[in-house]
Amino acid sequence: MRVGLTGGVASGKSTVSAMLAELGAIVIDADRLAREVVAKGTDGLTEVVAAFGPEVLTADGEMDRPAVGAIVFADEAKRRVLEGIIHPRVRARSAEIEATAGPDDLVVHDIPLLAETGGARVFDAVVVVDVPVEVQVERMLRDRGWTREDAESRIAAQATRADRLAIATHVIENTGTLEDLRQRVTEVFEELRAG
Ligand SMILES: CC(C)(COP(=O)(O)OP(=O)(O)OC[C@H]1O[C@@H](n2cnc3c(N)ncnc32)[C@H](O)[C@@H]1O)[C@@H](O)C(=O)NCCC(=O)NCCS
Ligand SMILES: Nc1ncnc2c1ncn2[C@@H]1O[C@H](COP(=O)(O)OP(=O)(O)OP(=O)(O)O)[C@@H](O)[C@H]1O
Repeated sequence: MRVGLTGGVASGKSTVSAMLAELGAIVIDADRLAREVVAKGTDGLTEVVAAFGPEVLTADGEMDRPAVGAIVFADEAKRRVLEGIIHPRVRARSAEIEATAGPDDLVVHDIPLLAETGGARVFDAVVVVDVPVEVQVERMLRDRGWTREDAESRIAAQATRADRLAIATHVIENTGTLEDLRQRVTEVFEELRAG
């Protein structure tokens, strides 16, 4: 069983992924892979520097993520360039990791941009973590120290709530407590397990 998991920025995808992993799912996290493929010393990072210049490196030679974020969430063409470097590498790594899963494993791909990239068709089920935009903004301000402008520029770079709901086979509403969330995630896990 291959499951796609998505949701807007700060909707709670990582929290849901961690709960699914505790229940026994194998989770492949696209955000994590997107970091690995531009880690120090990778050809991915070499390409990023070729495209954006050495000013996107920190003194330690890592990608300066806040600096790159400030560039790409203000400029769609530049965001496409960065995605063109990172997404093919993330897809290749995901496939490698998935190949190590057993036939009975429930494999969950946590993909923030699943609705944007049209990739939902390849999954047996698509779980969408859904919250109103105002809750996304509140969580970004509260937990990440971003400004309202930072938060809104990320939301503007993403599909709408309705676009995501349109690809969902299962919806996890995440406006309650973490305990409410755990209960709903367990329910959805059982449904996915039952096929
Ligand atoms: C711009 C970058 C450097 C900012 O890094 P930062 O550490 O601040 O954010 P992080 O990577 O943890 O992403 C947090 C969230 O931002 C949103 N986000 C990230 N990239 C994008 C994008 N290209 N379009 C829309 N939203 C995005 C997602 O909701 C993601 O979960 C980074 O997000 C990046 O490399 N993005 C391009 C790769 C990408 O598309 N990743 C997302 C899925 S693979
Ligand atoms: N039900 C909830 N109640 C309160 N806080 C929550 C709840 N669910 C998630 N959070 C918090 O909201 C923040 C965003 O959640 P999380 O990191 O799981 O989102 P995400 O969708 O993975 O974000 P991103 O798109 O940036 O990767 C975190 O600080 C998390 O602890």
